[in-house]
Amino acid sequence: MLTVAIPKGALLKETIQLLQQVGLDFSAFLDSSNRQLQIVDPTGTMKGLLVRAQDVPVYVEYGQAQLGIVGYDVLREKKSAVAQLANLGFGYCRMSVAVKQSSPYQDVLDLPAHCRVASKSVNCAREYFHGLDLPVEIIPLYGSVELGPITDMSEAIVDLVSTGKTLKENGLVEIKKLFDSTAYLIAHPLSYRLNVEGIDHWMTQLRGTAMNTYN
Ligand SMILES: Nc1ncnc2c1ncn2[C@@H]1O[C@H](COP(=O)(O)OP(=O)(O)OP(=O)(O)O)[C@@H](O)[C@H]1O
Ligand SMILES: O=P(O)(O)OC[C@H]1O[C@H](OP(=O)(O)OP(=O)(O)O)[C@H](O)[C@@H]1O
Repeated sequence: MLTVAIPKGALLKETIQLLQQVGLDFSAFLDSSNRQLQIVDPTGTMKGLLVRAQDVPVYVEYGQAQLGIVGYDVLREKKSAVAQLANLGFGYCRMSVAVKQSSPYQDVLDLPAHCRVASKSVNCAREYFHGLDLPVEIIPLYGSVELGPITDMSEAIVDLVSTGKTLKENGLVEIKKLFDSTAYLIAHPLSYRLNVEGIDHWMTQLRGTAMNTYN
């Protein structure tokens, strides 16, 4: 039986809806009183694992799940050895550099060398500033990244922006977009190449349904 890694958090609801549209019902994962992390859909077709978003590519790379749904930002950050089968189109956000509205930095090139940048996505942040040949100190955080500049711990942040509400309500402004992100369907490369248990069929179904729904 094929296994799909399903991300908790921001992408959960739309992931469950997409799977439901192709006949796979994992809606029990939406019930907060349910603590089961692994369920088989009622038709006995596929197993679902409920994992943290950053862990989706890990389960897929190690082959515990042959399929997974995850944000492109996570794929950029983790560089896991997984096959990117399709851009599913939902879960839009962007990875951006932001600073305090009141700061003198209107552009990333205004940031001083050796300044501090707080981020949950340390590899994306490091890569970007390295590309500019601007030496910065990356401060790794697990959340509430906007507090970096607010508390003067850092001059800037690299973080996901979706509606922009969090930046606005915390007096920060975006000065550079690094890349856009949406949810991707990923697969274990060898399983995909060998079309194990008809992975290709599910790829076609999921990609087609996502295209009709989100494009
Ligand atoms: N507004 C948003 N903010 C953050 N992530 C978003 C947003 N919209 C879509 N996403 C997608 O959802 C994923 C984050 O999901 P989640 O809500 O679980 O966040 P997280 O805080 O990074 O997770 P965790 O709680 O495991 O640390 C991102 O990788 C991104 O692809
Ligand atoms: O532009 P917006 O729509 O306001 O969304 C962006 C916010 O959402 C994410 O945080 P999340 O909710 O995952 O919480 P976190 O601070 O714990 O990472 C992200 O890190 C921003 O803080």
